[in-house]
Amino acid sequence: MMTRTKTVLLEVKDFSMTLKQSGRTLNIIRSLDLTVHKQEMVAIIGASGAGKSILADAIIGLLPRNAVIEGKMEFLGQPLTDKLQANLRGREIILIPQMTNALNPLITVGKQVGWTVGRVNKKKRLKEIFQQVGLAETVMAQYPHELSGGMMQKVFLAIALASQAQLIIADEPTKGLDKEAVNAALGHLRQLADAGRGIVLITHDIQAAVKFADTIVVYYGGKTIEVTEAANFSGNGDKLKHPYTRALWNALPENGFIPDNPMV
Ligand SMILES: Nc1ncnc2c1ncn2[C@@H]1O[C@H](COP(=O)(O)OP(=O)(O)OP(=O)(O)O)[C@@H](O)[C@H]1O
Ligand code: NI
Repeated sequence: MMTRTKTVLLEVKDFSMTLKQSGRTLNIIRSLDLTVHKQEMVAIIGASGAGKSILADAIIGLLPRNAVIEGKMEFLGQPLTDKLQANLRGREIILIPQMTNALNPLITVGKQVGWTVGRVNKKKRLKEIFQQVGLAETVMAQYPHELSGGMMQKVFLAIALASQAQLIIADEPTKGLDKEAVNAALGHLRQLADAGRGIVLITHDIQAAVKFADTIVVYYGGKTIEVTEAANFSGNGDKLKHPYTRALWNALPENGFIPDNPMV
């Protein structure tokens, strides 16, 4: 269980974002909160379009240019200004992005992962990391377009493992992976958390979130609707406060959900 005395790495409070588009203002995110301590894995769940990826982009400072943001966003107690974000991005804060076209297409995978590995024992470390994430050594010499989506996700996991980042944000890092690979990938992130990092796991896989995370944050329509300990996702969900969270939990087939007969 999380003790509340641990250092707060990231604090987002009442974050909102609007987009100015051809004279109109679109409210995309209304009020999102996210607190991550050292040694903590926080899973963000919530329907498609809830604002999960936008928040991830906002934390590393890569929002569209027409975005207007408000609210508190701090890293180790310091406001995340553009300048601070530019300094931290790729160093202290790493994003495993949802869209996997974020690698340089002209540079081999090994070289790109290598940038995050320190200079000491570089070759050996690279080999270890590729082995850890389940990528063949030959992949090092390949270019991003030669990789499948699942392999690409493993490359990003490798970058996270290679980095010294204090905060790792993984946006659906296990989508499309088989169960074994999901457990392996999240097991690695869990180990990083246990070693003192902060991990944000954005996922649609509620069971994996409950299994690996300490804390679960639920977003809906650009708002935070619940922040709760992962352990509260149990039984019939009566420890969960919000009806939407309970519905998400009880909708899992394992929890007795029987879909309507689509033939009727
Ligand atoms: N460039 C953009 N212009 C207009 N609307 C956008 C833009 N980018 C995102 N949105 C809107 O912002 C909202 C949040 O999107 P976001 O990608 O953060 O959702 P998400 O929770 O990550 O969903 P998913 O689970 O499908 O990845 C959505 O309603 C989306 O349509
Ligand atoms: Ni997303």
